[in-house]
Amino acid sequence: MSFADITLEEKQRVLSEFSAVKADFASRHWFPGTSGNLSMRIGPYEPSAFYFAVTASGKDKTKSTPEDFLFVDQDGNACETTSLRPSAETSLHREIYRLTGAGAIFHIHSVFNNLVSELFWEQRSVPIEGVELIKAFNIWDEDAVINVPIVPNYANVPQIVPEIEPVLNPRVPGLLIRKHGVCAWGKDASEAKKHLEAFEFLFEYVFRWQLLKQGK
Ligand SMILES: CSCCC(=O)C(=O)COP(=O)(O)O
Ligand SMILES: [Zn+2]
Repeated sequence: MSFADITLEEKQRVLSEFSAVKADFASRHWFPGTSGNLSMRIGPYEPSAFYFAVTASGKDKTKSTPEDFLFVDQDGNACETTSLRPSAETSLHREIYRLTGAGAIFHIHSVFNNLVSELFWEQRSVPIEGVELIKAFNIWDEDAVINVPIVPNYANVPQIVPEIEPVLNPRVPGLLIRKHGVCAWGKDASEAKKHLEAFEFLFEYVFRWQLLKQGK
């Protein structure tokens, strides 16, 4: 399917859902200092041809304007004529779509996601053990343990891309970038949002539990 085959109604539906998610995250203070980027796929997924709406680069994501998003293709090229630049981290979104076929990917920076990415950097993943909210990832085992992968952060974002595939865990819909932030995804925007909320809860839990264990 080409981008031109996607109906105007569908594009408007995606943009309206996208704006609502962005406003919701802004109300939680999840975009400090213009950080963070969001994307939502539109139309069917084919590895060689897929499309997604992505936040424009460098904008204040707490503001709602007609220039917040643009549509790009699987190579990160704009699907329509626009002066907007896609997020500087679009290559991460492209790679995660390619590897998972997800429907939406949300990336935010928070103090707790940065802290745990550094605390567990040497082991390259954050272990989360037996916490009820692991069920948000549709993992129902008694005392489930998951490991959230951590990839290195590079100023040259495309250099991060090859780090993703080797560490991706099909049970865990997210990854951390060291001292940078988290990417969480799902089959659609509401599932990706649920996963992001769960990761943020669990990262705070893990960090606080480490301090408690050390008597701090
Ligand atoms: C201002 S934070 C540095 C860039 C970044 O990590 C980020 O999430 C926002 O980049 P974008 O190009 O998507 O605005
Ligand atoms: Zn970022």
